[in-house]
Amino acid sequence: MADGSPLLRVEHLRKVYASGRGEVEAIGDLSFTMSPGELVCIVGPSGCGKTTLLKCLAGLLRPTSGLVEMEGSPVTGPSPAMAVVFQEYGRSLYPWLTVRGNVELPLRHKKLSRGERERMVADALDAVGLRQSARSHPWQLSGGMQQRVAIARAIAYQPEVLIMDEPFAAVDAQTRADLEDLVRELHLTRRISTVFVTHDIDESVYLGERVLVLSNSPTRVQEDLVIDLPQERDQLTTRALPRFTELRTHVYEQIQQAKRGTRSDR
Ligand SMILES: Nc1ncnc2c1ncn2[C@@H]1O[C@H](COP(=O)(O)OP(=O)(O)OP(=O)(O)O)[C@@H](O)[C@H]1O
Repeated sequence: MADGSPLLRVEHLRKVYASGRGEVEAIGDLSFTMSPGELVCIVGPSGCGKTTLLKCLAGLLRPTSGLVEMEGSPVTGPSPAMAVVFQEYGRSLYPWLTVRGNVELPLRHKKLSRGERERMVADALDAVGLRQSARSHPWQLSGGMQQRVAIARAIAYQPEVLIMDEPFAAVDAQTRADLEDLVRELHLTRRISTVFVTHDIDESVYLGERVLVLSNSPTRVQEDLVIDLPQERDQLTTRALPRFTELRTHVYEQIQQAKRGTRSDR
């Protein structure tokens, strides 16, 4: 994708759920593009349709209308080009497999020699700092370590896009800060294209190169904000920058407006 064309294109996406109580229009008319190597955070009011959007991106849910395109091809079903990390690490790891077994599992669907598979698993475990825990089972690890296993599994697979759905919502604040730094480090060292959904405004500004603020349901992109903070980020110095405060205040105001169903331009 060296020609500047987007990696991911979402155009006029609309999703209406049909339920017993009638129709729920979760996504109204949503468009954005993402370039290779970007880290895009998505925030919005509770229940605005973030998970619905991620499921449409990953091909897990069929849109009512509109288009999701990966490298120029429509996404019509679960895409092998994408890996998803969910909030519930406990439910996404197999307790009867070791850490190594969990990370290796999706690679079994790729045509790789055993040696290549082992190298990729070891590399991914190194990247998340878990080489020493390869033989443990997930239930022997802390919540933060289990989420690292889920991240290792996703990056070992070498997806075109890594999708993360509120991945750190269930861990304590210190672990969360460590995991945020892990995502930044993986982004800088491996240029993994990442879509990261979060409820946490500060997290979206700290992690993202762009923040998409979604409107209330039926959702659309209320604002596509460039995060012009230095690429090298640090929990203390970055969060203490006046620009960080300006950006998080701006996103906060946008979300308040989204909740009220109004918007103002910057
Ligand atoms: N399977 C479904 N059937 C009917 N309505 C649904 C279904 N899934 C989601 N919805 C509705 O669609 C809207 C968007 O839900 P979604 O879970 O995508 O929002 P969200 O932003 O991820 O929520 P949260 O902030 O709680 O994580 C909500 O009104 C929700 O009730």
